[in-house]
Amino acid sequence: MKRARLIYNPSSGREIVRRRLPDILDYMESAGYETSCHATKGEGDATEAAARAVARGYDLIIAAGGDGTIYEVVNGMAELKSRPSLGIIPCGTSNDLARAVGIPKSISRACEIISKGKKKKIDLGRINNRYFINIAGGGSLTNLTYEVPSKLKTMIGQLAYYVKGLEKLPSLHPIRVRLESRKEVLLDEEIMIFLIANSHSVGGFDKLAPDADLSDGKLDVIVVKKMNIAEFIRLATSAVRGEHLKDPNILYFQADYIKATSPGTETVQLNLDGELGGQLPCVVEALPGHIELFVP
Ligand SMILES: Nc1ncnc2c1ncn2[C@@H]1O[C@H](COP(=O)(O)OP(=O)(O)OP(=O)(O)O)[C@@H](O)[C@H]1O
Repeated sequence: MKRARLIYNPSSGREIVRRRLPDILDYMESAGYETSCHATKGEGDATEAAARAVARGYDLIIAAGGDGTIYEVVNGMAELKSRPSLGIIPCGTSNDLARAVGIPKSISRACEIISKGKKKKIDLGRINNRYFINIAGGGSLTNLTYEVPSKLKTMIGQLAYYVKGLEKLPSLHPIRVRLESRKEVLLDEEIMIFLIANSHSVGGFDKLAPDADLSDGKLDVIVVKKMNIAEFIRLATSAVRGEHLKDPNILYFQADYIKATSPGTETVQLNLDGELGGQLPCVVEALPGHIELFVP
């Protein structure tokens, strides 16, 4: 029998994963995997658990939780030479990665996808000494995701992000950022936000980076230039319909390398897959086909 390590976050989303553990173990047993579990205890624990699972030679790692849990698991695997395949059971609040690859929120369907064994190599983004699988961002509102209390997400789900977003609107302000390719300066001005997306499903928006493809070896960069709060709200509304790219204040391009610095005095924090991920300056690179993911 093959061996699988299930790393689950009991606090993710509506906190259902713990109750469904017997079902998950049952599914995996029928699929031919002897499965052991690790419940995460807090920040960084999933990263350590994933690194240990790789060292112990598991054939498969399953991350059960939200995008933050998958981010931590990926960070535990990404540096290591022989990486087992990754299965995901989406139990978080927005589940951006799962939506991007078409893994439904049903635990039984997610297990079935793993048990069928179809895999796809997907890219990762490396940013300084960390990795992201879905998105890296900086600027206005990007601190929102890690400021929403876990309990609020448990109670009202995705709505918690919108409530927090409204609360933070008055604090929106531009920051000066410089983006460079390997050859030239692409932008050096005040902007509201920059996002570097690996998948097209980001922050609950399905069409934010419509051309983003997890397996194209490229990252999709979206920059929202300086604007006032009313314009920003209008743009966010059009982003729900995927119509934001027509806006002249948006810069959208693909790259496999980006250097981002902050020439101003303000510290610009980075958000990686919804988690706090250091600050500017940073160098971002696409790592083609770095992780093998179970897909529908
Ligand atoms: N036992 C735990 N109790 C509280 N927080 C935890 C625990 N284990 C991990 N965490 C934290 O949970 C966060 C990740 O949550 P996760 O992304 O899985 O769920 P979510 O926030 O509900 O969903 P999403 O990211 O899809 O919106 C990380 O910041 C991690 O440090």
